[in-house]
Amino acid sequence: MLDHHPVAITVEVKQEEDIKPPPLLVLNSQQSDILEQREDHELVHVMERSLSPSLSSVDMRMTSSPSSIPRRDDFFRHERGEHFRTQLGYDPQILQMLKEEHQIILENQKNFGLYVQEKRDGLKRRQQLEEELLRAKIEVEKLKAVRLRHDLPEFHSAPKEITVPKRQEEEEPDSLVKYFSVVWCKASKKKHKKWEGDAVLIVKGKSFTLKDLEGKDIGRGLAYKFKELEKIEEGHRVMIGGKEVEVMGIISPDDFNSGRCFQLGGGSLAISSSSQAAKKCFSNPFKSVCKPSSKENRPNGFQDCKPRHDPHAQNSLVMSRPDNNHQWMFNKSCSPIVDVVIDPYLVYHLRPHQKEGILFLYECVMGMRVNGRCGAILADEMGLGKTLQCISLIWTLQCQGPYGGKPVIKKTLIVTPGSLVNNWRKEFQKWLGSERIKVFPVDQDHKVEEFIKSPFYSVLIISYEMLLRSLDQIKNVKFDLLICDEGHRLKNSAIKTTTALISLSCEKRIILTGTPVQNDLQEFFALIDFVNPGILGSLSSYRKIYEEPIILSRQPSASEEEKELGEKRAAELTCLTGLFILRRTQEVINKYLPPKIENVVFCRPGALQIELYRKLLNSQAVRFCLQGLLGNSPHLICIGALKKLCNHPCLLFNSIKGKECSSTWDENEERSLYEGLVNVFPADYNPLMFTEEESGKLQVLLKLLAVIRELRPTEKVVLVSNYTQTLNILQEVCRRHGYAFTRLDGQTPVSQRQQIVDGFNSKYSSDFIFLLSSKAGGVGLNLIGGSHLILYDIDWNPATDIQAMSRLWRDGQKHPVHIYRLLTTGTIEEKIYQRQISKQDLSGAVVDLTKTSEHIQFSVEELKNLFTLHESSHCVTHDLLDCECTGDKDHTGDSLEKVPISRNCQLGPHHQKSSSLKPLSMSQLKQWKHFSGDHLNLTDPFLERIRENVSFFFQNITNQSTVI
Ligand SMILES: Nc1ncnc2c1ncn2[C@@H]1O[C@H](COP(=O)(O)OP(=O)(O)OP(=O)(O)O)[C@@H](O)[C@H]1O
Ligand SMILES: [Mg+2]
Repeated sequence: MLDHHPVAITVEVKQEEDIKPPPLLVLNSQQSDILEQREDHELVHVMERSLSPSLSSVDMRMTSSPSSIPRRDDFFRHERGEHFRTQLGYDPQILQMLKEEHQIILENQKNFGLYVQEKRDGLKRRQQLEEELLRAKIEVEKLKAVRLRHDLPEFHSAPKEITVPKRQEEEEPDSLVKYFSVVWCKASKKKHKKWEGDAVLIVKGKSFTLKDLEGKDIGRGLAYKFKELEKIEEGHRVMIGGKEVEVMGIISPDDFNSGRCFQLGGGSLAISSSSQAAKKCFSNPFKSVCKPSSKENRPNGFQDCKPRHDPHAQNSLVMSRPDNNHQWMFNKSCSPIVDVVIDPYLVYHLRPHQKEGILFLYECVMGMRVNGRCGAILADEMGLGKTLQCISLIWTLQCQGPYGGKPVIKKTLIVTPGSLVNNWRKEFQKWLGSERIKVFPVDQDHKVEEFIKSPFYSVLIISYEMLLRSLDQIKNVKFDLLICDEGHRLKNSAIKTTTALISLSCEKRIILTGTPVQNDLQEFFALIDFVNPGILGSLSSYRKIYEEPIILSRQPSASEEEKELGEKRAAELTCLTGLFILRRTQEVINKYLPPKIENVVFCRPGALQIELYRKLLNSQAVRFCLQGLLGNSPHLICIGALKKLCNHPCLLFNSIKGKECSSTWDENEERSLYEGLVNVFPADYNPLMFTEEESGKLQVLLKLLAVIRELRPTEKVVLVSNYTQTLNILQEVCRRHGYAFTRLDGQTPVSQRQQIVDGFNSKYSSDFIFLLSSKAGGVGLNLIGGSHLILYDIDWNPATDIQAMSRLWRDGQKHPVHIYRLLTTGTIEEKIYQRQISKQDLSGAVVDLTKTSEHIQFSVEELKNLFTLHESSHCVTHDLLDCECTGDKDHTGDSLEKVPISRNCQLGPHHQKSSSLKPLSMSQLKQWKHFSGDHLNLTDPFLERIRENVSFFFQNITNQSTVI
């Protein structure tokens, strides 16, 4: 989409009669608005939102001797369907200088205009001019935007009018489709029009449609003469629905289809020339090394500034140099350009993808990728070291800068979930020690006031909750860089946290998230708009230009034309935002990770479980559910009861007892579900004295813990459940068997969380088991101290389980990682698992952690399936795979068809890479090794030991040959 050729603008001078002496000078060709002319001899750039986003590089050049004085009409130029108007003026003193040096023909120094034209050459000349201007120490004082249409005199000659006949006489083809950029105003006889707005004119067959730059229809016309329509060109005027419209230029079908022609309105996008540098550098960041003292960067009168680290050293990581546009904008004091070099101390540890990530973040926050925008989204998958990439960036920007070496930032604000505040502090310490950078994590004992008072600290780390509480104080600090960890929570622009962060008015904003950000187009907009406000225009224009066509094109009923438009708009959106979003998948670090052995273990239910299960399915509540007779989601209560039963019957017993004496409507319903159940339990049943045999999964768990202890006495286990009550049972089991444990759940005070994690990760810790509530603590934690992960129950949302799994298999893990997912054979747990992995169900936004079973709609058919117990099957999931094996020997599905994992991305299939962290599909599961529990030769010693209670296994090994 982008044109990456450098483009030069030639500036010529022409006399113009009725312009006041404009004491102005163009210094910057990248401003997107017209800037007010100032009377007070300030140097101000005047240019309307002229430069199309398709120009990636625009430079300015001054001709020494213009060959011709342009005509009035020449003020309107059309390049690649975009028009621009420019009026430029000079400070008289500068003009005098330029006149002497460039022999500029000025017939009248007081009155003139300038004519600007794009050219693809002139680079050399531009550099000369820059140096001359730098020598003259010209400073741009103020840039202030006004709309050209309000006060720019008309320089063009009266355009030809189209006479629109009332009746059409000719037969014309309907196929004529043309697009024009236009300006419009209410119809009037005035010679000097006051144009009210820009618009896009669509000529289709015999009709006109006029759309404003937000994509809204603002006029329609019909029955024009085909010949007249065909003749429309630049300068023509047309009347449409009481509006006078003047054609400014042709828009190519491509620019229309992609939506580019609209962006000049709300969120004018000027793509910086550096974005090409960004792309080019990725393959080898080291190539961008430039000599710090090369003549090119040394304006006269400045002494050399040395880079902080040697850019020529082996393995040095040097950031991109600012291009000339950037220098025009940000190097107002004409400081020498100095290479920004990442501290070799850090580089030594960085993975290649992290080097790229740092370069990317640097270019984004420096405004080098998208002109004037300093936001970025780093959406690397979990465990790729987003923290280290940010720490490297902060450390670099805090000590260095490209202009005279002056640091770019002073203070950084890191906002993160409470459980990760201390993790950030630790990571700073891990990578930079405690001397280089002083970070201040806010907790109960360390209040924001302390940070404000002390000049000592440069980085404030605070939880989202605390941020809201301390907002007033935080607003008093000027932060230069804002990092929002697990920032997908900002996907709603209306929530307090987002508005609070926006109110801090820090320009350089980074969102970190391991969750894909493109699943929902509105949430996507909110994240984009947070990091780079206004870049996609207003929400309403975004909806019209992108969201509606894209969603429409995905409807089964969409026409070919709608499909094509939707796809192009989606591609354009991906392309625009791709400049400041970076996502890499787990594969990039696989080679640094030990093997991962994943097992899905189908555990036979205990006798009590089966009896209770049958009874539950026969209850009146379940029957009513299946007849669709009850409102108010009674199925959720039934599902909840079945899940509890799978975990342990005593959990169900507690619920039954709890509801016995209640009388509300809801609870009545629940009571009807439990009716007669208590009689199934032994008469003297005491839930506190639960036995392990009562639950199939618990039996497997205990055998598993025993064999791990025996075969790997130094290794540790992370035991995950979604329910606190289940964790209580697991904790009791640990106690009974003398397994030392630690526990982190929703109740654990935030201030203690890191301590608990550190304790477990420490090699001196005696804890064998880490009891983790996946919902409370999954996100962002590093639990590399453990090498066995047991998922005791299953969540509807695969993202919850994936989050938990990636806590162990991440950078720093020294042992092969064993993952065991326990499912009760034939029960609802298998159904949930199937739902997780079946393709059909991936069409929901299941990768979103915020989605729970309450968001899932079930048809009566699906409920029937959920509420069926398959007592005779070894593994219903295997039965569904259509696999011909009987499970009596190792078997790997022979179907070679590899179905790509798909995720519901509203932007379509663009740039989707495979990932080990995405939920797997049915056909992929078929590729896993699988065998029944009765299989004679189990080679895995852990599985061998638990087989007695297991009906079926699936196993997959990643990185089998990695040696760490
Ligand atoms: N280059 C590296 N060498 C060794 N260990 C590393 C490296 N980079 C990161 N790590 C370690 O990898 C672990 C994961 O890093 P980090 O927590 O930053 O991941 P993340 O991308 O933020 O993942 P999540 O999305 O889960 O929060 C940390 O323990 C970190 O110290
Ligand atoms: Mg993280």
